Amino acid sequence: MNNHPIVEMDQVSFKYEREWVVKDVNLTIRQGQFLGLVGPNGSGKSTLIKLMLGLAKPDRGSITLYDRPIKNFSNWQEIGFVSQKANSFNSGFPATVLEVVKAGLVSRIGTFKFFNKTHKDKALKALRTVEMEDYAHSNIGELSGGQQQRVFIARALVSDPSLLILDEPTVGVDAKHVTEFYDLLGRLNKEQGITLLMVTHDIGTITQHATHVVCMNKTVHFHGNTEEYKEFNDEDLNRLYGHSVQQLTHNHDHDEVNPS
Ligand SMILES: Nc1ncnc2c1ncn2[C@@H]1O[C@H](COP(=O)(O)OP(=O)(O)OP(=O)(O)O)[C@@H](O)[C@H]1O
Repeated sequence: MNNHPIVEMDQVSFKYEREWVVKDVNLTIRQGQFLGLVGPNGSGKSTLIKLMLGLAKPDRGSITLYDRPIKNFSNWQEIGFVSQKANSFNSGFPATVLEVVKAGLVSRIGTFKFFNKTHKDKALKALRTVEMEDYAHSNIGELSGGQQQRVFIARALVSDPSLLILDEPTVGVDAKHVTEFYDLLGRLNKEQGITLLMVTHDIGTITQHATHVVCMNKTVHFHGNTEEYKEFNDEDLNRLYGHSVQQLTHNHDHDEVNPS
């Protein structure tokens, strides 16, 4: 059912220690949307995603996934996740592309069961979707950052999720391949109907591809469609974020947020 709410956050707040890093967030993600989540460094974007994935528990408020309170939600294969810096395997890492993608099925089949032909076919299909099937038997560490990132998307797609969450997936992907990367996301969204939520600092590019934009700085300052967002000028944006827009337009390299 298109447009149906699949993630609903109601007055969600969270703190690691004393300071709130997510505050009173109300956010609904509807089926079929491609949402860009933007905000300055440290504004709580990755934390918001951890909350959505059940990797952190809100101190206040409630989260509903696919019409179920998150504590009763068990259908996690509906949600694919590609984390920051997934694409940082070194050249000696001893796994083939196919093995990395099949690992995305582990939660479905159980850790100590064996992969069978169906699993291999699913993994190859996911690799075909991201146009990486020819690399199935290559070593993951030999691929470029952009190619590795495609493989990680295939790993997230292998369990047929209806929502794919990506945390800064273009970090480490060279500019030349970023456009192709967005084209791939566009196809997943439009042709396969996968709902996308993508954290990024690249406001200029995301507004060309996403259907909706969410700007946050602890709380949500703007949530609307891309056309509405494009009408803001720099001054409006500074007011929205409570920060200089400059901070939002540079790409940065930083440590991965590890789920804790
Ligand atoms: N595990 C943690 N323990 C304590 N504080 C944390 C932890 N993870 C993040 N923080 C703090 O919470 C705040 C929000 O961090 P978060 O990573 O969610 O922001 P972000 O918007 O994703 O930032 P960036 O754009 O730099 O990745 C920051 O001040 C950060 O230092």
